[in-house]
Amino acid sequence: MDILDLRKNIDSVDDQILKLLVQRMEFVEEIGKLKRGSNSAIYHPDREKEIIERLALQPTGKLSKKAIEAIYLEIFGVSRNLELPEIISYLGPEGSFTHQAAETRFGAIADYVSLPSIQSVFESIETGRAKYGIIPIENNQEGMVKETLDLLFEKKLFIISEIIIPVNFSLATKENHIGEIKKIYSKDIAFNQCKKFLGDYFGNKEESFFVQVDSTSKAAQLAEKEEGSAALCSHIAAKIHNLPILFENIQDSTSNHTRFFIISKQANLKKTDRDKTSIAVKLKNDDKPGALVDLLKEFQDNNINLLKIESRPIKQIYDFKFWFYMDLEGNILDENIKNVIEHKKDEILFLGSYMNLC
Ligand SMILES: C=C(O[C@@H]1C=C(C(=O)O)C=C[C@H]1O)C(=O)O
Repeated sequence: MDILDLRKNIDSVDDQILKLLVQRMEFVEEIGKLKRGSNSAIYHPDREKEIIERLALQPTGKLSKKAIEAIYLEIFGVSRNLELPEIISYLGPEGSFTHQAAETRFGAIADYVSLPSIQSVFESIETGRAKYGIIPIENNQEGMVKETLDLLFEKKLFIISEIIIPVNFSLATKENHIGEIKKIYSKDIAFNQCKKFLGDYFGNKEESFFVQVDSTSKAAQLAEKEEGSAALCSHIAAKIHNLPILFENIQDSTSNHTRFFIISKQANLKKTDRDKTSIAVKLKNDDKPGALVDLLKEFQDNNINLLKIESRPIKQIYDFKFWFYMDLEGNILDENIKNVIEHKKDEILFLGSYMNLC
């Protein structure tokens, strides 16, 4: 078969795919009507995961699970947009890793709004200006993001899902050869995380060769405009600013991952077989010995596995009181977790149950 015949075959398959997609969207539209009628959430991450898992079990030929996921992610994005176009806010700027995390879940078609601070993302959800907000919660090298923890305690919003993405940097430039690069723009943290690559390829350069800017996205924007320059940035920043990637994954550590939360006004009340529940705990008798032990004992008695515990000061009062952020294994719909949260409702604030992706 020559290339023209092969393309004819592709055209015929595409016609069938499109017909099936139209059919799929008709069902989606019906679901959208039912959801709007009952005022329930459009986005069901658990259902989307279930679809991917189910499809990946079928004979998929050359398609890896990752490839299926990438294709379906866009289909889900289009579906949700059809059910009800919803605004997604994220910690910007455009091209940030939070933006990249948002796109890995909501696809390219969603209506995004980039906001300048974690607090403004929380506020956009509180006021209803956005339906879902994406904020970073933890990096496996740097630890937890304190501002996110404090706002989870302060604002009464829910975590409906987590997203974990590797922090990968690219060297992006319009130049075809490394020798043509006269300047690299990036942010301090990115320069620090790519020391080995920069040492190997640009070790002999003057300090002025490396130019610090406020964000890696800004770096990509500048490098796109200026001949002979490059940016160390995320691949989404390179994509947004139409900057070709010369080298990918140039960071020193391949184990650098960031965890993000999707927050919303409505809690996710669905169960899967590997869930996590986040809570905020403010102990009542914290002036007496054993207050925390009492709570942990209650977890033990109910066979609840504690996955994470982090303490934070309560900023509204002056006496150095603190609260705990905790991740528990299981779902609020599980009897044991429900019982403890119910029993300790004066001390525990439920933050959300969602699928454990760690
Ligand atoms: C169609 C639905 O709504 C959304 C879109 C989905 C899809 O395209 O399959 C799946 C889950 C939801 O996020 C649904 O809830 O089933």
